[in-house]
Amino acid sequence: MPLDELYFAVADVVERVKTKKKSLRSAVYEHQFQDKKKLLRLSCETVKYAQLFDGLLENSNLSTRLLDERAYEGSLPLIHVLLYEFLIGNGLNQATQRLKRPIHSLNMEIRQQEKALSAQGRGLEQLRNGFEEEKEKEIEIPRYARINGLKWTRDEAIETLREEKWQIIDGSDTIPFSQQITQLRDDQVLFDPHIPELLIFANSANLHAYWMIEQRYLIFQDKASCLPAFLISPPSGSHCVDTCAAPGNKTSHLAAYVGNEGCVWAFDRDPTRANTMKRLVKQSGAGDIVSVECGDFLRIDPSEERWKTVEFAVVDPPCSGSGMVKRMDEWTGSSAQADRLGKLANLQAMLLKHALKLPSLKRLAYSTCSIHEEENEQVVREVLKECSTDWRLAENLLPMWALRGKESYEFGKHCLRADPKITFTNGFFVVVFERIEEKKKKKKAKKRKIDDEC
Ligand SMILES: C[S@@+](CC[C@H](N)C(=O)[O-])C[C@H]1O[C@@H](n2cnc3c(N)ncnc32)[C@H](O)[C@@H]1O
Repeated sequence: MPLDELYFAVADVVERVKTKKKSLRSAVYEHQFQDKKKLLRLSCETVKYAQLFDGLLENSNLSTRLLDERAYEGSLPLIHVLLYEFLIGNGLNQATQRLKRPIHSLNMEIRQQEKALSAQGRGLEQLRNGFEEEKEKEIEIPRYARINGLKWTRDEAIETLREEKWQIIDGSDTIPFSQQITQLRDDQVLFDPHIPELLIFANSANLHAYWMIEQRYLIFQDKASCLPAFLISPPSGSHCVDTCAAPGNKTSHLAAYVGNEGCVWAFDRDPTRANTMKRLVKQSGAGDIVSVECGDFLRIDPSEERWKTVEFAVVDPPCSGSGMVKRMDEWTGSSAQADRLGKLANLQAMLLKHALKLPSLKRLAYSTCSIHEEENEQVVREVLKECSTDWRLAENLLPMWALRGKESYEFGKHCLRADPKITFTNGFFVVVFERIEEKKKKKKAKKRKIDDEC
């Protein structure tokens, strides 16, 4: 079976990534090509080595002949994927004649140009060495798994882990956390020093088919992503809203806090993602606590009777995802585009302001998995400017947390940031808004009046 269809699909994906329309993963998952694993792998590899192929095409004879080749339809991404297969991948033997012949006929020229690039330090070997060095410098984020409080208690989890011969390590104050996680053996489990329901396993531990994970007694969830629900810790029986909830990691965490007497309304406007969330939430034992609302949160009327009991909220809106480790951004440079960040920031601020209109709301966590100030401190500043009579940022969030918001903002110390090198998690940002009580509001107004009179 020729692989032409795969090569054309990769070319589509690379084209969409290059024109900044999509992240590589979304482009792959939205593509009709069935074998996503193959498509993802080859697309990643093609994008990764793009600078080599651009270097080859600096040779005008090569670029003219390849771009003029009818079978290639002038498509640079298609030429890139074919060059990848020819020089680095499995060869072009599984392509049809029309795709492989032009490249094979230029074999000598391609090899010569690659040699010329090598002489300039831009050849294949140098590129490979560069990737190896980067890999060595990469921080390995440990495997975090949250004890699902809806299925069992922390004590039951500990007891069962012990019975199953896991060695439980109780985190020491004398050994740095970084050392503890890197020394973790495959049969050991460490308790997270900040979030009591969070366990840490060695990356090399083979857990995917483990019953605790399969049956969602433990839920894989990065530590940073556990912060929003943990920081607002809604009490048992309370009512919450998760404005942008799918696939529902933070929703099921909220559900574990509020328990069977409570309720979480989980919004998502994407029907496919909302359905996935429904399934996962049910598997987590939160089916009766969570009400999945497929729709745009911005369209709800916060003053409607239905929302009068909501006291806690999480706003985890769409973001650039620039904090996520192992994205392709370092090769595609696609995340930090100013106009994209601007549009995201607008949506983020709108969602946040809308949620703050819920009349009985007490605490709200705003979070992104972005490292960009535009989506984080700038959004918070804009919202505080408009809502500061009723809302302020919670202070002293996790005093021991190593990384705070940008110091150039007066509220920077009230924000938590996460960074793989410092917090051993994905990059993340979170703040908690808390409602200013009436008494404090009056006091604040009085002080303002006195200041004005002075
Ligand atoms: C960052 S993801 C949420 C991840 C989720 N909180 C979790 O932890 O599993 C953002 C989600 O917001 C949804 N979304 C975007 N705009 C929305 C809106 N106006 N109303 C509701 N959901 C929205 C997207 O479909 C996407 O699933």
